[in-house]
Amino acid sequence: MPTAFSKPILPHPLPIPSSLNRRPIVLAFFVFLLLRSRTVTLSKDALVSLKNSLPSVYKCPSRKKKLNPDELAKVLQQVYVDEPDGSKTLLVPYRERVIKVPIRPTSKSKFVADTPHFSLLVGTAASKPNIDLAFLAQLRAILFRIAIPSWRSSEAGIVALHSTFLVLRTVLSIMVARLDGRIVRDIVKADGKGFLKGLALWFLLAIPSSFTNSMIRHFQSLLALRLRTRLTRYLHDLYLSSNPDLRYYRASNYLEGIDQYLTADVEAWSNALSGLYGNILKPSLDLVLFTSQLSRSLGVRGTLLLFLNYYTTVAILRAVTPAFGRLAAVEARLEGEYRAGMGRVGREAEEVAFYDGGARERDILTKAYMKLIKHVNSVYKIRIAYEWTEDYVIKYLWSAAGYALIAVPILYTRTKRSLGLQTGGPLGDGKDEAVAGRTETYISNRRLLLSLADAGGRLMYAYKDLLELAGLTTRLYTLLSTLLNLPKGYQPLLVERADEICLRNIDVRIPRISKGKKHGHEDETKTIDKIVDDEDEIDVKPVENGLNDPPLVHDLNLVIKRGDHMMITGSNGVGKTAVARVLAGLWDPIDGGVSLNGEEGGQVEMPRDETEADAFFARSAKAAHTRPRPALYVLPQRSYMPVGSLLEQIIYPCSYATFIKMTSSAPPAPVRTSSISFLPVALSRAASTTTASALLSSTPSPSAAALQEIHEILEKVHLGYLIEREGGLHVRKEWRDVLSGGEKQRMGMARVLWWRPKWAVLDECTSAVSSDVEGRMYEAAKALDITLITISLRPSLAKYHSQLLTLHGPSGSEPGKWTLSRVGTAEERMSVQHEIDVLEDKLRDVEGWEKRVKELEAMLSVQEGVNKDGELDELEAEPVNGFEEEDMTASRDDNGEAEEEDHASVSVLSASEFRRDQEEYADEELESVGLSEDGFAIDEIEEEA
Ligand SMILES: Nc1ncnc2c1ncn2[C@@H]1O[C@H](COP(=O)(O)OP(=O)(O)OP(=O)(O)O)[C@@H](O)[C@H]1O
Repeated sequence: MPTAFSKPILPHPLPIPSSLNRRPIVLAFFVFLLLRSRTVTLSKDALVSLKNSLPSVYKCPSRKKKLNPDELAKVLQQVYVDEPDGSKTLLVPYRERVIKVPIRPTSKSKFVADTPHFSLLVGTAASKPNIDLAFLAQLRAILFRIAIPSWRSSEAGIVALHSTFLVLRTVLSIMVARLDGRIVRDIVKADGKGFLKGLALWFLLAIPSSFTNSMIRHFQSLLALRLRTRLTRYLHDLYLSSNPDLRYYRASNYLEGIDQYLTADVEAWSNALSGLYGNILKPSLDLVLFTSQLSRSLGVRGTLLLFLNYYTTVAILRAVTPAFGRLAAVEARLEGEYRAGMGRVGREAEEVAFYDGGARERDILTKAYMKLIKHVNSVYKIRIAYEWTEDYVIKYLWSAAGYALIAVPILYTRTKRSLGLQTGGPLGDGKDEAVAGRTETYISNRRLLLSLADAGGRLMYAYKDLLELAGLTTRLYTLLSTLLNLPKGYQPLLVERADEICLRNIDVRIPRISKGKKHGHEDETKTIDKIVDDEDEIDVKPVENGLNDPPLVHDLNLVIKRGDHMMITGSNGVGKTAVARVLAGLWDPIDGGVSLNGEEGGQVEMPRDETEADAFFARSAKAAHTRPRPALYVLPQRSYMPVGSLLEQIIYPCSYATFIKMTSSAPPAPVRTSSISFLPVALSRAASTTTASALLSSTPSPSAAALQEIHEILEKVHLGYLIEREGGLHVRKEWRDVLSGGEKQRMGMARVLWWRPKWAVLDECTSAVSSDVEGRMYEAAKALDITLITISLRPSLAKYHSQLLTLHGPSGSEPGKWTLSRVGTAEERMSVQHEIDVLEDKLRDVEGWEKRVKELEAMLSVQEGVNKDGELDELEAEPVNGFEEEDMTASRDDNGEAEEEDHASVSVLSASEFRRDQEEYADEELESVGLSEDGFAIDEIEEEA
């Protein structure tokens, strides 16, 4: 009795070994049992536990309780939850529920260990991605250092499951091919029973086959998602690094359109890789298994022909394949440029609207889009020829080869004889059997050959995908190697004396990239044809300061003691902000050192991340204030409003969770989590869950005193009205658009007052604030013992400072000079201020006096109308200075005789005499208001005399 997948019953069936025959059945049986046991025998509890244990992508959040918007907002106020094991969990809103995502930041030592594996790309490796050793090295570094760091990781588990299903599908394909042959054989033999059996098996086989297909697709998508998540988290930790690395600040000097690298490229790479894995593994496996199956029936010659067929195909396709890798890299860059342009318009919408620059922006964006489209179009055109050749070769050449290969054993070889095709042989049952057997062999082989052609086709497609992956891999590798190899940041140095900032022999220079080209700076006019031949080298070179340029500030030596407020002034572009950049460690303090000394003789800096914040706050818990005081806080010239609530605008960069930690009296209750033990560590780690109500009850609130302080600070900066107007401190809005320019600057001052740093650099950050409010804010800051370092062009701010640093800027090849002077004692500064106030008051009246002078001059111009003979000409009748003719006439009438005399005297005065009279009159008027004729205060002139 023939079984479904056993050898055909013919005298000379396809010679397939029995071991290969039984293995698929065992495998299929195992899968079936596995599925059956999963669905039937798992108890309800086990299912719930399994559901809880699955990674969040599998998980449907608890259906027990949905949170209302208020509860959700309350839970989400704390972005992180501290776990008992010391890690953190990110809370992510999802359909009125909260999903917890465990976060383990990448350690700095990991970055250090990874750096040697990501050396900077130079030469053709950077400019012409290809499938070569360089590509393999890049792929290995990304995969095994970051994306799949260990075989115990969840990604490795997914790859294993994915591979299992891929193998299973190949095995199932062979079984289907066999069964196909057997069904047709039974039809040819008119064996109804066998046919029905075969059909039943066909349906049975369809179950694992279709299930396998959907699982392959599922694991492919899941793998892409996991790879993307791994890379994104790694890149977030690397890119958004705190002082002194500040990679997000410095990387833009080396890579253009870095947001495209960090977002779209990572996604494209993950999708390409996970898709390619399936597209290469499965067809390769198919190729090996199908070839081995076929070779048994094709003989040596047939097998050789099969390999010749492979070789010819690969040779033809290699010859016609364009540089897909490079094309993909260029496309990604152009996409990035277009996307960045769109983002810029969205960000600067108001500024563009004020200028009515829509048309100009449209031109810029259209140009970027057309560049992209032109490129994509060219790629499509290139593909026509390639795909035509590919289709011709894969579909038709392979099919023809398939026919030929099947015919070889049947028509010409000894197999022909062995198949019982001797001419003149007996007819009847034996012949039927032989025909049926040949049909079965043919159908099975044909199906295998078709599958082989399909596998070959997919491998060829995969070659193209592989080239594209090479392009994306090069981009991703470039990003990683650039970030990992950025030159070191600049630390504040030296600790000598407590409580002072020392700048010693500093040259402030503009950092420049001195050699090489930025990545992404490719010739805009480069056409697709040139891409292949292009020998341009795009490499990253370390930053070097523009040592040939004269420094903005040369040999700067300063000591800023606590309480010794300093104002930095000088005209635009002389390097005032540059000094702040050196102080904050953003720019290199060439030659000298900056020391920022804390009270205990150690450096005191802002906490960089949550972990450091904890240590920072723990250190300061013993101090008098519960909240620590950072050493330096810089308020930049352009106001920055982060995403978050009104409260988070004030406490930036502190998070709400940290704010609560500092201000709540009781520690938050531990949050209950659950995990299951039978999954790999990586999977169960991702599986901790918390019910919504547990989260809600564990969400602590800030203390009343802390909130009171926030209210008081807002009052001090005259923003108290915002709380009521906007609906509370926890309202989240796009504050960048909601607040006016002056309000944003006041918010900046509120941050300074809340943080109470020891030194605060205020860079033109009150330029839009009225001077009375500005004064009160300065006094409030000083009352909190904050030493101010103000960068400003407004002399009126000098009174709040005791030192004045004036920068003169470089001139020609001369380096920038500086002068330091003391502003004087507080009384002196106040008396100077008094004088300034008096003069400012007087200057306010200047407008009125100028108006009066103009009136008088107009009156004079009337007298210019007296003719040479001393008589008034027609002009006299014109209304003068707003007086109507009737008024003048009336006044003459009222004055009677005297008026007559005046009139007569006017008529006899010469023009010059009249002018002199009028000037004397004007002088008297000016004198009466205390000004000389030049507009200067008379007292001052007399004093000078
Ligand atoms: N990243 C940079 N790359 C090149 N040049 C820069 C960079 N940053 C600043 N500069 C240049 O350095 C000089 C000093 O800049 P800085 O911002 O310190 O001026 P400033 O004195 O604060 O001027 P303002 O009063 O206008 O704010 C300017 O000429 C500026 O163009």
